[in-house]
Amino acid sequence: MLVGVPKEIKNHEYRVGLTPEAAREYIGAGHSVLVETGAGSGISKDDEEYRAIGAEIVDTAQEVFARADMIVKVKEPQPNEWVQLREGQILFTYLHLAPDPDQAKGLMESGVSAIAYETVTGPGGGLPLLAPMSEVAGRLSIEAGAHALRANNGGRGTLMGGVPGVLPAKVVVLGGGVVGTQAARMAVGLGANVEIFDRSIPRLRQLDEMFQGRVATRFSTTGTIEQAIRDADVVVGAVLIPGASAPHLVTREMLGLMKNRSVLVDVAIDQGGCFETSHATTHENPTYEVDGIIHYCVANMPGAVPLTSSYALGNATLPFGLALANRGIAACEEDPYLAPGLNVHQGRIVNAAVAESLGF
Ligand SMILES: NC(=O)C1=CN([C@@H]2O[C@H](COP(=O)(O)OP(=O)(O)OC[C@H]3O[C@@H](n4cnc5c(N)ncnc54)[C@H](O)[C@@H]3O)[C@@H](O)[C@H]2O)C=CC1
Ligand SMILES: CC(=O)C(=O)O
Ligand SMILES: [Mg+2]
Repeated sequence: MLVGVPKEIKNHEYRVGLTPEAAREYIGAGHSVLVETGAGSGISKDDEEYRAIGAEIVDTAQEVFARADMIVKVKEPQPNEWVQLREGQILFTYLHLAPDPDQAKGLMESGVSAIAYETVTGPGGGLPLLAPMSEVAGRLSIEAGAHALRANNGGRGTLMGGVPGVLPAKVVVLGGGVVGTQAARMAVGLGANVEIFDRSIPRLRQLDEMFQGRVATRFSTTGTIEQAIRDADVVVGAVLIPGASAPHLVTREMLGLMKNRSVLVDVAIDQGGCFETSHATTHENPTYEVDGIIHYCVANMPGAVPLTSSYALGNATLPFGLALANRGIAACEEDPYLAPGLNVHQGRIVNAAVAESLGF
């Protein structure tokens, strides 16, 4: 199969769909790899490194889209990319279709078979192609929150860990999955006072065990969230209902309970966000303010650390990508974990949760 890698074009997105090392694995398995010139520049991998492992470099994304049997990307295709996709072609990337009907329609009209990283499952029931980027985003969320808390950035002026004699910041993490756990780890590491919320009692038990009393666990209801956000300095949104839009756990009215110039970091923004007042922002302009509360809602947080992220993502996607390259779309029929990854096929949304969320 001819596997194509266009350069990412989302705002400040520096990751690449295939690192030279990953491309080499495809070539080793008998496939050919076509790379747009400069696709690896965000991770300091030049065209020569791709050529050295046997990839072909082409000048334009158009040529990659026109010739490749399968496109491997990182972020969802942008409008000028949808129109270049076609029937019989496979697209393997993050899609996050539930909150994005325009993209869903664009992909349906193109006829492409699109597999979304974020809905591929694993034997343990987790989301193995989302997990590595959730680990990155969870860890970054605390850096983002700490940065936004500084007065020169518009925040309250609280130091995460406090100092002897002065209380540390209070961090509330909504959702105790991959993002939430990594956020809690970083916040604990900086010395913050941390509370983590989930609806799953087994998960809260695991978290309680994991943090050995250093993090308080709480069952997530509107009432408990209202209590917790009153004295929070940073609230991290890290919930996920796979394939669906995120529930709005903090409404605009609830912002009135919060301390002036405290910070919301909505990592769940790629699924529409779990704060009512969230809208997606970019690395260029990551924050905005509503009712005195700073919002950070960057939808591609891992793009800011592309070296770590491209390798972490590539490690996880490689076996599934190779299966698709080897067997084509039939790989989805053969692998029960890859099957839910198929979101769009023959002009239809074929993942039930995604279709339901879109109202299709
Ligand atoms: N903005 C960005 O750059 C990135 C965003 N993400 C997003 O972060 C979100 C979280 O991802 P993961 O941690 O991997 O998901 P996960 O599935 O590991 O964890 C989600 C957790 O939310 C919990 N949950 C569901 N409803 C809840 C509620 N009402 N209250 C409290 N907890 C609730 C679930 O029980 C689960 O433990 C996803 O939307 C994902 O797409 C992930 C990576 C990068
Ligand atoms: C998960 C996701 O949307 C990202 O890594 O950008
Ligand atoms: Mg929303």
